[in-house]
Amino acid sequence: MIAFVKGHGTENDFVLVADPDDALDLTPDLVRDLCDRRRGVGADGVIRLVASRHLPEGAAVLAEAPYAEWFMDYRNADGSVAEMCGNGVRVFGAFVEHLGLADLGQGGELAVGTRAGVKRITREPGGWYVVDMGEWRFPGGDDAVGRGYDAEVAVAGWTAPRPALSVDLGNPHTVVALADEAELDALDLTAAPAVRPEPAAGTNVELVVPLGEAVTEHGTVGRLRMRVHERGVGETRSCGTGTCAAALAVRAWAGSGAPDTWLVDVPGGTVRVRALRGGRVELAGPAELVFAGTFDPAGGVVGDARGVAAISPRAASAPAAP
Ligand SMILES: N[C@@H](CCC[C@H](N)C(=O)O)C(=O)O
Repeated sequence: MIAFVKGHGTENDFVLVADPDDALDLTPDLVRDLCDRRRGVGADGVIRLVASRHLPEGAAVLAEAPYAEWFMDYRNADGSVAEMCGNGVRVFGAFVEHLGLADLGQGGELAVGTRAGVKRITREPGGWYVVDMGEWRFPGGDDAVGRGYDAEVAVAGWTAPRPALSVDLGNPHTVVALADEAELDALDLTAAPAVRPEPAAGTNVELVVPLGEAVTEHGTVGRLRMRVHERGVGETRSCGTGTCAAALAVRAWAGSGAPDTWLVDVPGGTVRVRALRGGRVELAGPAELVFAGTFDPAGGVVGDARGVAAISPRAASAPAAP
C-alpha cells in the first residue's frame, strides 16, 4: 500500500508520496494509475519526496547546495518524467512542512533539489509560498526576442498558425499571444497544439492575453490571463513554470519599461511572477494539501481517505478547538 497526500496549487493537482529511502519503484504504469481520475486518486502529476543522496540527479543538487536534502521527483500524469513543476514545488514545500521535516514559518527557507537545479522556498505572512525558480532563458536568443518569436503554434480551429516565443524554465515552454479574452475563452485545447519547429522533447504551450497594468501593494504590476496545454498531461487549470514563461514573454514583447512583477490569472486562480536580477525569476502562490489516504497498486483501490488535518503532525500538536 502506498500512503499519499493529495494537494494542489491553483488547482494544478498532485499525488504526493514520501519515499525518503528511495524504496518505491515509481513506474510509469503506477504513475498513470495514481493519476487516473476514474480508477485512481486523480491528478495532473505525481510528486515523490526522496533524499537527494539516493538519486543520480541528486549529486548535482548536493554539489550546488549540500543542505538540499530533499528532492522533488516529478512525473506527469502520462508517466513521463519532467524536470520541474512550479506549482508542484510550492505544494512540495507544504508537504515537507506537513511531514514535519521543515518549518517555513519565522523566515525559514527550504532548498529543494529538482532536475532543473535547486529551488529555494519561503512562506509569506499571508501564507503564499514564494519560490526562487532560478535562471531562465529564451532559447532563441536575442534574435528571437527582437523578432518577438522563434516558433509557430497552431490550435484546433485556427485558420493559420501564429508566432510564438520559446522560454526555458528548466522545462520547455512556448508562449502565444491572443487578441482578446473572448478568443482565450473560445480555445479548444482538447488536442495538443502543433508547434513548429517541433521541439524534440515536446513543450508546454501557454496561450496568453495581456491585460495592461495595475497599481497594487507590490507597486505597478503587469497583468495577464493564460490557459495552458501541458506536455504529458493535456489542458490543466494552472502551470507554475508556464505562468513564469508567459510573464517573461509578455514582458519582453512590451519592451523596456515593462514591469518586473506580473499577476497571472489562470483558470484555477492567480499567481505572482517577478523577474529578478541575474536572469532569475520568482514565483509566488498558494499551496494546499487536501486529503490523505492509501492506494493499493495491485487493486487500484483508494481507501482510508482522511482530511489532512487529521493526519498532520502539526495539527496533532496543536491545541484542540474549543
Ligand atoms: N504543472 C507544472 C509543470 C509540470 C511539468 C510539465 N508538464 C512538463 O512536462 O514540463 C508547473 O506548475 O510548472
